[in-house]
Amino acid sequence: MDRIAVFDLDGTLVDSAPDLHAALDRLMAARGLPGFRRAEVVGMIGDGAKVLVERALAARGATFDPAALDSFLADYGANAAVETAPFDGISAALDTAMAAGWRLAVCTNKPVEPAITLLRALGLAGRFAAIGGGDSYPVRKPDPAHLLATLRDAGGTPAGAVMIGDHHNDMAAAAGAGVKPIFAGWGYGPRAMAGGAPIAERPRDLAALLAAIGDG
Ligand SMILES: O=C(O)COP(=O)(O)O
Ligand SMILES: [Mg+2]
Repeated sequence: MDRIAVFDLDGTLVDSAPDLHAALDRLMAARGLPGFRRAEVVGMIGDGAKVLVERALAARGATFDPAALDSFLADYGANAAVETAPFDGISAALDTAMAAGWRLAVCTNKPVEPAITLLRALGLAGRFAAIGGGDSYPVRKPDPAHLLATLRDAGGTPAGAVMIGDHHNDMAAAAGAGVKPIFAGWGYGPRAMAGGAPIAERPRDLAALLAAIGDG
């Protein structure tokens, strides 16, 4: 069977919190509002840029306006790969999966433009058959249609697919799409978000979990 491994981006492939945090703090500073601790920002990541900005403004008692999102995206888009790097072992884990016959794709709630910019800057973009961003389709994770559309664009099917992610949204999208889940234990989500999914503690654990699923 055609096998395809779909990866979440923020908190799964890349440790992007430092650059999201920096751009968010610059937005807050421009509005005379205090910035955040890293853990606060990590807790706000997972539902895309608009919800991140909404949560940040709400945390300071400010109301959301579209100009805030525009200026955040302009700043972040230009500074997405300053401190952001793949998690240790990710590049090797992707190579191992490809060598074992897995095609790769990305399904992220991050808007597709900064997602592609970031993956290109890190030299990872070429490995993915499709990159489905948070604004690529009418819906985004946890809606399974986001994952299904990404799979279709990558030329895959749910039966041959695995979704690897660090957030409840990833696990919920996988469950709804009939795709087997793997929880990224190194990411931003608390382990309770795994639900019943197998947990990969480190990227190098993916090879064995993918092999077990691929044989099953
Ligand atoms: O940008 C976000 O909030 C989440 O992005 P992710 O879906 O790649 O984790
Ligand atoms: Mg994530």
